[in-house]
Parts: sequence; structure tokens; C-alpha cells
Amino acid sequence: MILRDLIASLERPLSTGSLDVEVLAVTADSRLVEPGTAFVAVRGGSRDGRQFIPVALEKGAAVIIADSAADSGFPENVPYIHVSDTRHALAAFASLLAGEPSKKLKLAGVTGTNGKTTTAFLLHHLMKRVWHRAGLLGTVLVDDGEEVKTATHTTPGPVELNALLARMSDHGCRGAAMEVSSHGIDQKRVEGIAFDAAIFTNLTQDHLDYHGTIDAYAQTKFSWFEALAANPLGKKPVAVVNFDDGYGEKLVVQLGDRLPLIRYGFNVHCDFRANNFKQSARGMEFELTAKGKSYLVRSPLIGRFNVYNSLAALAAASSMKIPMREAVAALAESPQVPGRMEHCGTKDGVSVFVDYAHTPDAIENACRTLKELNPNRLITVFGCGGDRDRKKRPLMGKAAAEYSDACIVTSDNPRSEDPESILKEIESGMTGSRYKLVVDRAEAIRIAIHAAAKGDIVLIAGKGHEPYQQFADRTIDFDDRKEARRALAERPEEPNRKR
Ligand SMILES: CC(=O)N[C@H]1[C@@H](OP(=O)(O)OP(=O)(O)OC[C@H]2O[C@@H](n3ccc(=O)[nH]c3=O)[C@H](O)[C@@H]2O)O[C@H](CO)[C@@H](O)[C@@H]1O[C@H](C)C(=O)N[C@@H](C)C(=O)N[C@H](CCC(=O)O)C(=O)O
Ligand SMILES: Nc1ncnc2c1ncn2[C@@H]1O[C@H](COP(=O)(O)OP(=O)(O)OP(=O)(O)O)[C@@H](O)[C@H]1O
Ligand SMILES: N[C@H](CCC[C@H](N)C(=O)O)C(=O)O
Ligand SMILES: [Mg+2]
Repeated sequence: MILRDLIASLERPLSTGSLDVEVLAVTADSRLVEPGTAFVAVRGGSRDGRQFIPVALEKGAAVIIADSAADSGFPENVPYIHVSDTRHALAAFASLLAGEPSKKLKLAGVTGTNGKTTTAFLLHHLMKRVWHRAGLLGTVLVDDGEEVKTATHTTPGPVELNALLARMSDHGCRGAAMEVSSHGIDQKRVEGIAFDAAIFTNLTQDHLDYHGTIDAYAQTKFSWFEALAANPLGKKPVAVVNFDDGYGEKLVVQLGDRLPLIRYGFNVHCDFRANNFKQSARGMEFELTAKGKSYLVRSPLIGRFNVYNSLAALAAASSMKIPMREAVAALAESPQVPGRMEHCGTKDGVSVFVDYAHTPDAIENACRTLKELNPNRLITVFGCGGDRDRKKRPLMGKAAAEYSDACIVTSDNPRSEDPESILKEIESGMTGSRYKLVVDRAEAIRIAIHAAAKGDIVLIAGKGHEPYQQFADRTIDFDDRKEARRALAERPEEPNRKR
């Protein structure tokens, strides 16, 4: 695209140099610059992108975009575009250069503290049933309609995101479901993306390291809905909101009638309302009332929170004209979301589940769900990530101690922090004495599974699908599900077991 056409999307940019140059691609990472690339110098959390302008120029950048001149002054041989918001410019260029792919898809985004991955998986499953091809992107994987790959971020940066949406559209996907993280919103990764449905699952404590306060965190989430209301980008986006959640209710009030709305939950005011929830080890069922009709919804997933995820997926699907009967029928064959309440086997009457609960609310939900299966004891193995919200550590400890019969506190991606100190911070919130601190996660899993007796359930929480453990100096291969299966296989004979 010609630079002149690209900058037409920006508000009052100032420029030096010719605007008639051809721009082939855009990036905010100097390492990815090739001849013809526009380099946007973003001032990030840890580095100032302006320091990489000389590298970008050396590699043949066609134009430099920044919010102020670098120490080295303005580049002389290539055009320079001065903007007030570099992340906005990056998102705008990324969308235009990819051919505005979000406008070619029926696109649903899911935000909220918990349930994004699960809801996006369910919605993707419903979309595929009726449209045959649909895309998915989020924490666990990206599916461009032809190829499935491991994800690096829950919500990728705008360049990668638009390229992915373009591949989905090229591959014949009619629609896609994607996760929208609070980091993604704050860093404008989804700016300029046209959504048909915007789902709000819930909001509870997490990420205070990044957002500071829970209200700032909530406002970041809400700002995505505000942006869609202010500029729907040629679509009629529908807000699909959990109306049982306190912040969901606040969002509904804040939005007023600026976006069409579907409220979901158990309460009587919901447009998609669940009733008569029942579950067993084999799955769950509930009655759904929506659009003046009733449906019996069955799903192999367990947990009351999965009623919410199912309602969100059904409501968004319905807003995209997916017939309700087909959607309800498809939910009965919901996929196992990797590492979300994943049953990893039963031996000697001991059942093991791996789950991704890594917030106080999710730990409580996961434990309560498994307690509803009436185990003799629930033994929970969990930890908290390093270099992430420290305030949630004692709260996760408290929730695990309160809703389990015994706990083993262990490491979960200590990153640059000292693993033992993280365990101590978790312990500070724990009551009673039915817990142990075991720094090595593999050993913690083994101890729990070997100490369990017939009728017990072991919950291994926090890492779900993750195939690694991150330490300050190294990342090792590590998968809770493999460790659980190994520990189950190696369970000693009953009489030899240590308690
Ligand atoms: C805190 C955070 O979100 N950081 C993300 C952010 O980094 P940043 O903007 O602070 O960038 P920076 O490292 O300061 O660098 C500034 C600029 O210099 C550029 N640079 C840097 C080096 C170089 O040689 N050349 C160069 O041009 C960088 O590309 C960047 O544009 O932008 C980067 C590029 O898109 C991301 O990779 C990076 O994710 C880091 C790795 C990360 O861990 N993010 C997590 C917290 C995250 O985003 N998580 C959410 C999910 C959270 C949830 O569960 O809800 C997610 O969506 O994945
Ligand atoms: N709707 C929900 N409400 C509360 N807790 C939930 C809900 N759905 C899932 N959970 C719990 O939260 C955990 C994470 O779920 P999921 O991966 O779907 O959420 P997420 O929002 O994508 O998380 P992340 O932001 O870390 O990617 C699950 O393993 C489960 O314990
Ligand atoms: N997306 C979440 C995942 C947390 C998972 C947990 N295993 C950890 O490493 O803290 C985050 O980055 O906060
Ligand atoms: Mg996720």
C-alpha cells in the first residue's frame, strides 16, 4: 500500500519525506524489519522502541513512525511520521495491510478473568458444526481453519492477529472465536478489529501487578465494549454479558443502550437463563430459557462455571444467527478443553483432574466442583506464578485450604522469583494444618497421588495445558497431565502407602 493511503487512517499525523513510498508490511519489532517494512517505535513496559530506529533503518525500513524523535534526531533518508499514539498507528496499519480481515469474518471476542479459553473453544465448536470452517485463537492454540499451532499469547499483537484473521478468511472460515485479554485491550492489540459479538465472562482478582487496582482492571475490560459502541466498524456488535457477575452488572449499566445486549446467567432478568443444573462425574445438564423457548442442554463438561461458559457460547452463537437447536445439540458433544478439568485417570479408586485454575475465584470453583462429586477427600496441588500479581497468592492459599481436605503447595512458573518465597506468601493465607509445602512440582504431584486413598480426588491446579515450567535461569519441559499419569501408574501397593 502507498504510505499516503495508510496514513489517511490516522488523526493529524505530521510527516517529513515522501508519502509516495510503497509499504509492504508493518512491525514494532526491529528484528522483523525487512526492506519495505514500516517500523513503529513503541515505548513499551521495559524498552523504548525508539532506540531501535537505527537498526530498523539499517535493515531497509520504508518509513519510521514514532511519537517523538529519537536521540539520534529524525531519519534523513526515509519518511518519518509523527503520531501521538504509536500503538494506535500500529493497529491501524496492521489491519489495512492485511486487508481488514476482521470485517470479512463473523468474529466473537471473549474477555473476563476466567472462562475465556473455555468459552472460545465452545463457540468455535458450535461455529464449526454449522459453518464447517471456523477459526480459533487464544491461550492454548491458534486454528486458522487449516492448521493448528501452539499459541504464544492469549491475544497476539495486532500484526500477528490481523495476519491470522486474514489466513482464516483465506481458508474459507466464515467466522472465528478469539480471546481478548486485558493486556491485549490495554496495549491496543484489538484496536480496529471489527467484532460481531463481545462476551464478558466475569471479573475477579488477577493481574493487579499490571493494572494496579481491580477497578482499573475492570475499566480496561469495559473500554473494549466502549470502543465497540463508539466505533462499531461497520458491524452491529452485540454485548453478551454475565449478568450474575457484579462487574457484568456494572458493565450493563455503564453501556446503557449503546450496544445491543444479551444478559446470561441464572438470575430471572437474564435473556439466556439457566435453571435446574445437575451434574455427575459424566457431565452436566441444565434447562435453558431463551427467546421464549426452553431447551435441555447437556454437556460432558462439569462445573457450575461451565454452565456460564456454555450460556455465553450459545448466546453469542445465536446472535450470529446460528440456529439454537443445532447449537444445543452440538454442545452435547463439547470438546475437552486441554487442561481444563481434564480427567487424567483413575486407579485404585483415586481420580486425578488437571485444571488451569490460577486465581482465587477459579481455585474455589474448581474445588467446589470436585467436592460436588462427593469424594472421600479432595487433595489439591497448586502454586502461584512468579512475576505475576502477588496479592492473589494468600487469597489462592485461603481458597484452596477452605475448599479442600488437604493441600500441597508447590511451584507454578517461579520465573525470576525465589520459589520458596512464593510458597511462603501462599501459606500466609492458609488456615488449618492440612497442607504441606513441596517446592518440586513433580514430587508434589507424586506425594498427593500416592497418599490418596480409594474414593479420593486429586486436583492439580494452575498449569492446565502448559507443557513447561519456567525458572529464572531455564525453562524445562513439564506437563501436569504426564506427571499425573506417571504418578498414578507408579502408585505403590495399598499396604505400603505412606500417609
Ligand atoms: C507486559 C506485556 O504484556 N508485555 C508485552 C508487550 O511488551 P512491551 O510493549 O512492554 O514491549 P518491550 O519489551 O518494552 O519493548 C518495546 C518495543 O521495543 C521493541 N523491540 C524490542 C527489542 C528489539 O530488539 N527490538 C525492538 O524493536 C518491541 O517489539 C516493542 O515494540 O508487547 C510485546 C510484543 O507484543 C509482548 O510480547 C509482551 O508480552 C510479554 C512477553 C508478556 O509476558 N505478556 C503477558 C503478560 C501477556 O500479554 N499476557 C496476556 C494474557 C493475560 C491473561 O491471562 O489474561 C496475553 O494476552 O497473552
Ligand atoms: N466461567 C468461569 N467462571 C469462573 N471460573 C472459571 C470459569 N471458566 C473456567 N473457570 C476456571 O478458570 C480456569 C481457567 O479457565 P479458562 O482457561 O477458560 O479461562 P481464561 O479466562 O482463558 O484464563 P487465562 O486468562 O489465564 O487464559 C479453569 O481451569 C477453571 O478452573
Ligand atoms: N495468562 C496467565 C496464566 C497464568 C498461569 C500460571 N501457570 C502462571 O504461570 O502464573 C498469566 O500470564 O497470568
Ligand atoms: Mg485463556
